[in-house]
Amino acid sequence: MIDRYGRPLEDLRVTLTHVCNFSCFFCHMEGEDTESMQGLSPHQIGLVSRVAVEFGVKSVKLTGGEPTLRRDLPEIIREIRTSGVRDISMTTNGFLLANIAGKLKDAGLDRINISLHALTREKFKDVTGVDGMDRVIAGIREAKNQGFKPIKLNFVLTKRNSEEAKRVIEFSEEIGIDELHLIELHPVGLGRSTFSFHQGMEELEKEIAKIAVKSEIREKHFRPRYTLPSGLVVEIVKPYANPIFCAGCNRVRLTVDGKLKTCLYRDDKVIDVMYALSNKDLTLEERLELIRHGFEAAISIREPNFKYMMKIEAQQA
Ligand SMILES: Nc1nc2c(ncn2[C@@H]2O[C@H](COP(=O)(O)OP(=O)(O)OP(=O)(O)O)[C@@H](O)[C@H]2O)c(=O)[nH]1
Ligand SMILES: C[S@@+](CC[C@H](N)C(=O)[O-])C[C@H]1O[C@@H](n2cnc3c(N)ncnc32)[C@H](O)[C@@H]1O
Ligand code: SF4
Ligand code: SF4
Repeated sequence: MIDRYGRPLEDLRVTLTHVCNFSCFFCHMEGEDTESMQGLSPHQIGLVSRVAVEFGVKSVKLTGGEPTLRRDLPEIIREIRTSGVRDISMTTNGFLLANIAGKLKDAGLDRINISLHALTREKFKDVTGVDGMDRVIAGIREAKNQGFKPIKLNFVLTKRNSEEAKRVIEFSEEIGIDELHLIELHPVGLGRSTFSFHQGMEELEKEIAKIAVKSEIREKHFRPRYTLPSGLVVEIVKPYANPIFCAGCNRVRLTVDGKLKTCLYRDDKVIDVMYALSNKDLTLEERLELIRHGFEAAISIREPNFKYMMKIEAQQA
């Protein structure tokens, strides 16, 4: 379904928990500011996915907090699978991945994005608060062994880790990662108070563009993508104050406390469907119908956060 700005709804981003085993200095926590930590049950997430599919959603992204901390993660994936979504992916810090990648594959997870913000041990700890680089690398390797494809790495560029970017690119090439997201710091959550570490991406993007053998624009967020001679695809994720990025936004978020949140940056553009998910007196059909109303309302209030403002002068007679 298309919103007032001509943008289709195709993707549901689900926050599974606010709990995390890392403490990255910039964490945006998906723009959610709530006391709730644990998130919805597999059944509740499955119900929302089922309705989302009716509205045109084709893909679901699992995020958090740290999604791998949910012991019922395989069950969540199976519930989403039965809703008819075509592409189920997860973004993770990778710390627990080596132990569970196989179970997630069996449950029906299609692909994984793993955050890797440094490749020197001290710098990794400085960014994430945890001395966990080796375990994350083991998680990346196990995801590859299990046959997840594509595997993407996420690198948030900041003044504190900018010298790590080249190492992460080289590592990605060496071990045969499919795609690397180079991400600009967003001023959301902790990123608001640590935005002084924001580092422009322009120079790095120019260097990458110079050596790329192919460049293209992805439909999602109109993100630029460059294929390096090694075959690694580097995607530039620059959402801040970028109307083009928002013009290509195709997603709605499901928060830990059962709200349809229409934008990472906005707490006012939110529709609460918790009543439909939690009231025990409702029949299944009543629940689904209420969630449908929730999606209709969410689509009607969706808007790009960053927009071009046009000033139209009245014509002089
Ligand atoms: N502002 C903004 N940032 C986003 C949005 N979606 C993802 N991001 C940011 O993009 C970075 C990468 O996000 P991922 O969770 O890897 O997912 P993705 O890039 O959306 O998805 P795929 O490439 O399809 O796997 C993170 O820093 C996200 O916060 C969005 O809709 N708006
Ligand atoms: C909020 S995390 C949740 C998933 C998981 N815990 C992880 O870190 O991969 C989702 C993605 O957003 C990125 N991220 C977090 N805070 C950010 C910020 N302020 N600006 C840009 N990206 C950010 C993370 O690096 C990660 O790739
Ligand atoms: S970015 Fe991810 S790993 Fe880092 S603190 Fe936030 S939720 Fe945890
Ligand atoms: S409207 Fe823009 S800022 Fe908001 S979620 Fe979509 S891309 Fe992100």
